[in-house]
Amino acid sequence: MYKVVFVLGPPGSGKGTICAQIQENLGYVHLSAGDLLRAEREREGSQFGALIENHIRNGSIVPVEITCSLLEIAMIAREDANGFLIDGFPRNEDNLAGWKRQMGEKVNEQFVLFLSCPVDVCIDRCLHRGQGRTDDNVDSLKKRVDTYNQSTFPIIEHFEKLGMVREVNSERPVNEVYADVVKVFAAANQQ
Ligand SMILES: Nc1ncnc2c1ncn2[C@@H]1O[C@H](COP(=O)(O)OP(=O)(O)OP(=O)(O)O)[C@@H](O)[C@H]1O
Ligand SMILES: O=c1ccn([C@@H]2O[C@H](COP(=O)(O)O)[C@@H](O)[C@H]2O)c(=O)[nH]1
Ligand SMILES: [Mg+2]
Repeated sequence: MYKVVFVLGPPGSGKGTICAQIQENLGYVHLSAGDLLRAEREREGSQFGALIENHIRNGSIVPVEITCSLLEIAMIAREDANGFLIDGFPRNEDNLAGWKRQMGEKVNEQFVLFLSCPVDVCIDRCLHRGQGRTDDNVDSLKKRVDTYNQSTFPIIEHFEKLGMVREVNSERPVNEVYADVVKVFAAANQQ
């Protein structure tokens, strides 16, 4: 069984930043669904490149069969991992249902790390991220935030009802956020 922590929060809430630090210090392998989709978009011969780019620019959500397969392939490649941080997935009901179908019997879902941060702060961070992402512009960001509010936040609420959500306020400096995140992992791994 793969041990999995889902990491969710609005665009720019710091998911990638915090996951990189957990990977470095706690031995979990960081798998960003967005990064995997961007890599697939760039892969020569991919039949999904245009479809993925269209969804990314529009802040809409790629069909789960594509994303989930990329995640599973990445997990199989790192079967030695202590656990996986699945960053930015599941984002909607289609994602959740597809994940359960494909991975339900193969994973142990430890908890959901929810990085909460006001949307205006998140947008400002994305606009200054400087990574040249095709969706870090005002138009795409409006759509990404709408998708987050309409489709992803209800998934966090779903996990909340199951008692699985650990919320950390990520509006604060990275070192403060990370210190609280480490406490969450320590508590979860003591159980
Ligand atoms: N706590 C923080 N305080 C200030 N800036 C931060 C903080 N966390 C992350 N950042 C910066 O904000 C930007 C977005 O961070 P990051 O890429 O980690 O967010 P994300 O949640 O993965 O975003 P996305 O959902 O768009 O992939 C980056 O430039 C990062 O350096
Ligand atoms: O599970 C996923 C994850 C991402 N997407 C698409 O990618 C972009 C960027 O995602 P980030 O997490 O911000 O890197 C997102 O807006 C979606 O269009 C997806 O479809 N499914
Ligand atoms: Mg990210």
